[in-house]
Amino acid sequence: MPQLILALDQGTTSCRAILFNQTGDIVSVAQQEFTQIYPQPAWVEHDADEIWSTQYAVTQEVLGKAKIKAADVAAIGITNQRETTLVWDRKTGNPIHNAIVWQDRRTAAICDRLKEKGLEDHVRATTGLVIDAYFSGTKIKWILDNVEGARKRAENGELAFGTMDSWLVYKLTGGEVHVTDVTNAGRTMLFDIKKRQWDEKMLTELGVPRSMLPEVKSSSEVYGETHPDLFSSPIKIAGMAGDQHCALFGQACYEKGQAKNTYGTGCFMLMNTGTEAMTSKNGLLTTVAWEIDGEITYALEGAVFIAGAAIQWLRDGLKIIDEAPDSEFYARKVNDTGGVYVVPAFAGLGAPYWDMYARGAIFGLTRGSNKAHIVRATLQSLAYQVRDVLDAMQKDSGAKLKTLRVDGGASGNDFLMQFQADMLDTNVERPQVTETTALGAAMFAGLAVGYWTKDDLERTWQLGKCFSSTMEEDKRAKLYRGWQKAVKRSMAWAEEDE
Ligand SMILES: Nc1ncnc2c1ncn2[C@@H]1O[C@H](COP(=O)(O)OP(=O)(O)O)[C@@H](O)[C@H]1O
Ligand SMILES: O=P(O)(O)OC[C@H](O)CO
Repeated sequence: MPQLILALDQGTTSCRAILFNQTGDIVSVAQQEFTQIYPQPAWVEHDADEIWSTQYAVTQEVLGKAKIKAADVAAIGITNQRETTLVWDRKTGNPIHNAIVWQDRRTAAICDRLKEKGLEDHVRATTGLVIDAYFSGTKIKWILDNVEGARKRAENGELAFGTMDSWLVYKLTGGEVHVTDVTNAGRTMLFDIKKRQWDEKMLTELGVPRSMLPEVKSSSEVYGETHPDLFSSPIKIAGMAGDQHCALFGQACYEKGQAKNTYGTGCFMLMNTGTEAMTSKNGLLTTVAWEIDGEITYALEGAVFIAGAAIQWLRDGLKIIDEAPDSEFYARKVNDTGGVYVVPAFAGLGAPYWDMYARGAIFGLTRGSNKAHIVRATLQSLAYQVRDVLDAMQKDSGAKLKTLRVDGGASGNDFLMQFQADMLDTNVERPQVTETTALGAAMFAGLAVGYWTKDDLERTWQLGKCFSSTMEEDKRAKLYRGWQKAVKRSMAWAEEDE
């Protein structure tokens, strides 16, 4: 039997394991959700041991479903929710605290102090980021400051820091390998993305000892092998990158100017900017797209914190839908939202606003507003947020985007995709394989072990469905003005309350 590539996709809400064949088609998938822990409002944690046991379970499940042995796997590619921060004991492998998730806002005050010290320009110039609780750096500081004895142990070299990529490699190799890749390192606020090294100034400012940090590798190389106890034979781990970077690669956005948007828990639009690390003047991030064979490709990124998570909130918080796809049914029951706008700023606002103190709000309610209006307005809020980001991206790049490639769970919603095309006045292209994150991770791994060549990869992208705008410009402008008014009113909410 020809070998397959195994992608491990460690997302914000679930762990997936997906097997791909040589033509880039999915052979088998296994997926399991894991616990979201909300210890306080605006705090979000994950149990890293649960993440590992879930990831290991789905990996075994997918091998079983496809009836293959570890020897039939040419390599593993890992992709992960980014920024989520874990500190563990190097010797025992025990986490010293739950992982602090990227959405968590507990370090907003630490960020304010960094801003007061005038570090914004330095952070943008070196790390490509804005100062925000989103990134790992301030989360590491919080753990070292708040877990008893942690700082001393870190200074003694007893503790290791990693994002979920590092954690999975560490667990898969039986604690042998402590590495990250350059895309994940670039999301810590501690890494100089142009010099490709940890930034001494930020390490000092946040009091993070160098000894905690993983070694930084490219996105496509052999990092190690799985521990013999885990599978019937060791498997090479050969690809690693943050989920949004993998999605950009899996969407075949290899050329400068190509962009994709992923609708998962959040929404993340990345545009390939080639070998240039372009600095945004419009609230976007500069990020490493990937590193292959010693060459770094950069991207501009618009990160929106809450997208599909707003649909989960309709399901689990408000309990007005049973399943995420039901949102389409309710949205289509009405012709418009009756003037209702939902701003899902549950974790503050990311790009292009960067307001850690914004909070969610519903505007425009009348006695006639019903469940369908709220569901429709929630779905539309995803599209408005993507419009905010696309406008910023077009301003930065000076070019109008002709097509936007889309993927992620909520991209399966045809109502949303049509409204998205209407709101952007840009073609929205959904590929046949929407598991582009996992595909990208598989591709990085496949390239490293010679399973695929770059030419093979060009041929894997196939259009599933294209959505084009049918909305009049006047209507588009009016709807978007309403959104801008609503966003403005949701800003600085938590701050005012303090
Ligand atoms: N048909 C749908 N309509 C709207 N949202 C959806 C739909 N299907 C899934 N979602 C949303 O997409 C998200 C899951 O997408 P996924 O790409 O798996 O996210 P993640 O990788 O962040 O866990 C969930 O937040 C869910 O609410
Ligand atoms: O898990 P996702 O797909 O929502 O992605 C999370 C992002 O990587 C956070 O930056």
